[in-house]
Amino acid sequence: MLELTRTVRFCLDEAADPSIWASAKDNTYSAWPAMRGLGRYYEISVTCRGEADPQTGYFLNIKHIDEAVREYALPDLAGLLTGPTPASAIPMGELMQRMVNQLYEPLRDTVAELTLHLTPRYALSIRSDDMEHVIVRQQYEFSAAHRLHVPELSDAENREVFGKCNNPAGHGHNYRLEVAVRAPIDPGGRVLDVDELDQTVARHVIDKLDHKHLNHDVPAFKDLNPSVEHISQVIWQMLASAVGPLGPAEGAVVLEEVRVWETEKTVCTYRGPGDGISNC
Ligand SMILES: Nc1nc2c(c(=O)[nH]1)N=C([C@H](O)[C@H](O)COP(=O)(O)OP(=O)(O)OP(=O)(O)O)CN2
Ligand SMILES: [Zn+2]
Repeated sequence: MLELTRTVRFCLDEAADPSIWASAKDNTYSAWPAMRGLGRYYEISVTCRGEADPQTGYFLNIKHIDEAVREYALPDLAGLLTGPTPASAIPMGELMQRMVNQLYEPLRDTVAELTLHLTPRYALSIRSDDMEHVIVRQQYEFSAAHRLHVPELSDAENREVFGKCNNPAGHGHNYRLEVAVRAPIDPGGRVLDVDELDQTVARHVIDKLDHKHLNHDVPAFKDLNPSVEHISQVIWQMLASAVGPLGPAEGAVVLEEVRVWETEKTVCTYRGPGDGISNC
């Protein structure tokens, strides 16, 4: 069993003409339908699960996924833009459920997950085996200094292991953080507002780490080397119970994943102590 994920790029505006969508020319960053005026740009990623054909090596032709998204999911989205409901009041959980259902048959019941990228750093995902929840994924930034150093090792050993990152004066990074929480879809079809998550992350993480020297200013790193692995785990600890009060009832919103980019080339993913998976 394998998973294939395809991202479809498109722009929508009030004058969107569904008849041109099916004749999609390309899937470049100019998207199709292409941007006109102040049209809105979105991306949908569809993850399908199945087996590859032994001869072609294909599980699904990616063009088939493009066509299915453009033909069956876009009309609904475009209709919402021209409908009576203000954009801010659209029940996003219900919309996510509908999109999975719209794609299920055209993609031969293979849809495992669908992600709607609302901005380059904010996305909603839904899994076909858990249609009562949406994963809210949002990114944040903080700048911090740190020194990689372990007191139990000699100075020479520290220099050997950590190299220039052991510089006594420290050095800095512009860290990028992605937080993913699993939130229930309420009876009205809505999900957690992302600004609620923003406020929690700001209070429990960003305010504590931004423009700080991690080794000196952050108690969690008093006896813990501030590697990106440890930073991800510390942020998990800061957030795991803090997201509990979000949403309709205590504990309804659950932390799914913390990802920390130390640089564009290095990212650590932590999914909690019980998961057994952390990818750095
Ligand atoms: N497993 C880890 N290895 C390293 C970590 C870490 O947190 N976990 N951190 C560092 C440094 O703090 C720094 O982030 C990396 O600096 P550098 O070695 O310069 O790596 P860059 O990717 O920024 O640049 P290149 O010189 O192109 O490699 C080191 N290791
Ligand atoms: Zn560093």
